Amino acid sequence: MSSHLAQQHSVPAITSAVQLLSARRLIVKIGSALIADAETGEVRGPWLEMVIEDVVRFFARGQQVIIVTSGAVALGSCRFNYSDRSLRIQEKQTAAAIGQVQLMLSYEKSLKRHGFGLGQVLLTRSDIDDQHRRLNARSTLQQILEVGAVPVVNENDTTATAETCFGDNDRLAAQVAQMVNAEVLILLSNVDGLFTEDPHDNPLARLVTEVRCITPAIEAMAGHSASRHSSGGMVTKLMAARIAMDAGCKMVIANGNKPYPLTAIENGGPSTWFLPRAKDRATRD
Ligand SMILES: Nc1ncnc2c1ncn2[C@@H]1O[C@H](COP(=O)(O)OP(=O)(O)O)[C@@H](O)[C@H]1O
Ligand SMILES: N[C@@H](CCC(=O)OP(=O)(O)O)C(=O)O
Repeated sequence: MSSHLAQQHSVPAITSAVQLLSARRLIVKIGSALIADAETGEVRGPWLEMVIEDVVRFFARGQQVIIVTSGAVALGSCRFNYSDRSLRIQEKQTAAAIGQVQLMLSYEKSLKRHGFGLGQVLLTRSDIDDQHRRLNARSTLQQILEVGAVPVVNENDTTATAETCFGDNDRLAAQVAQMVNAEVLILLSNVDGLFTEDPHDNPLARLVTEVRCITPAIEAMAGHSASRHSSGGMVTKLMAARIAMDAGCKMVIANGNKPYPLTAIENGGPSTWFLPRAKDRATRD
């Protein structure tokens, strides 16, 4: 393992810019806390507009982006007077069924402003695990890109049961990255990256800027999520990193709560890069 602990130092701009610019295909994962306003239960429209402008910039220079978005449960649950207790599976399914519509309408409206269509793709665990369904999902994602639309993926929460669900979009995004041989997976979250401890618990925690091997010491840093509708925390982000790195895909965690968060990464803003060894690139067909 070589992890460079830096006291809030940013990754050198050249590193991030090189990694992003050289990627033919990227996956951008957006967490619930970024897309859904916890107070109003509405989509954070102005923020989404900036992310979409970033995404459009990638397409303009010949790159491809697939978005994996959370937020369906967070948006839908605000239509019920659920107390602060966690939602039961049936409530999550109902909330997701309602929230997904609002989520897609917001993406569609923003993409349309830039001349792009939206292709909604809802995946279940078996779409990844079953070879035939996996190839079918990959073909659909590629077809959507070829007709000039942007694939926007989420888990099919409405039909997912406790036994069949993915549970979090960090790992789903990593599986999609492996499926379509993406070179870079970007996890936009509400923190700058992996810290030595949860920075919400310890403000002195230090940002880890680069990880080349996920060791027990790295795993010990990761805790769970404090956000009500988020399901990943840092634990699932490290699981996602393993999936991505095993496929030879680079992964970066950065804070989405910035104007133009993808541009911020490219300009060397704070982030954690997970960099696989060159020989690890093995695609799963
Ligand atoms: N070592 C760590 N470094 C950074 N964040 C951590 C760590 N351990 C736990 N966390 C928590 O993980 C959260 C990010 O995950 P999550 O809440 O699921 O967001 P997202 O919606 O982006 O998936 C952070 O807000 C933080 O509270
Ligand atoms: N499919 C779920 C994803 C939940 C999830 O992974 O949330 P997060 O940890 O905020 O990315 C939804 O749309 O709410």
